[in-house]
Amino acid sequence: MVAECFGPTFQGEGPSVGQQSLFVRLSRCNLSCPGCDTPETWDWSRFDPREVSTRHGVEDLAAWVMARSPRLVVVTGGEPLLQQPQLVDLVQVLSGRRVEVETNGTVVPMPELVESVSGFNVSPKLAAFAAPGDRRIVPEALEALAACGKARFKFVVHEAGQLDEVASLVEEFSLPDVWVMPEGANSAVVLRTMRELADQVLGRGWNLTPRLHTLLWEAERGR
Ligand SMILES: Nc1nc2[nH]cc(C(=O)O)c2c(=O)[nH]1
Ligand code: SF4
Ligand SMILES: [Mg+2]
Repeated sequence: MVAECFGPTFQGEGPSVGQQSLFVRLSRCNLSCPGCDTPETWDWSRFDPREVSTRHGVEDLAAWVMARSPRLVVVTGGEPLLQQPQLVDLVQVLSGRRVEVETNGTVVPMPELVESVSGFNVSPKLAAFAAPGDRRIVPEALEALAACGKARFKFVVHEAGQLDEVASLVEEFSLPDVWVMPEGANSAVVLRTMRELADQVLGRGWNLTPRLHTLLWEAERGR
């Protein structure tokens, strides 16, 4: 189930920020964050899945990618690891491209997926972001991702007071390669939050990423 394919655009978040990319956004999620910026991928109480998602075979998606030039393909969602067997097929068919998978870190990746992706951008949800009752921290999934050697951990933070919660998770699960990203649906909030966070993120030895697509295009879809 695919919500949308778009690009070329720039990877807007994380270690590959600024790189020309194609995006494949898969439907469905196992969490239900109130502040989710892509509720059309999973919230069937507000969106009709027959209108907002399409069944595309791996061959279709691969043909869409192969007809375009960017070397980086970002698979996001929703939670793309809910469709792991198909995702493994897709990544294997795209073996000439680099494929990054954005995930909420609650699903243990299959060994075939670990083998074939370039990297996982793992965004565990902080308490204030997830819905109460959502199983936002799944230790065996975070441990598997932290140990796989291909994961970087990207935390969406809305104010500096949340950095201690990030530090606790980093310590508890020995998370390597930590990135902090400002929460914000518009460029003014993204910039203000990044400025508020910058010195503390530096002090803690972590990395900072903007939401480049939000700075450039605000909340426009398909960018
Ligand atoms: N340009 C751009 N970069 C992104 N990186 C992660 C995205 C996502 O929605 O997961 C995203 C997105 O939606 N657009
Ligand atoms: S995990 Fe991501 S896609 Fe799923 S509800 Fe939360 S923000 Fe939305
Ligand atoms: Mg997004």
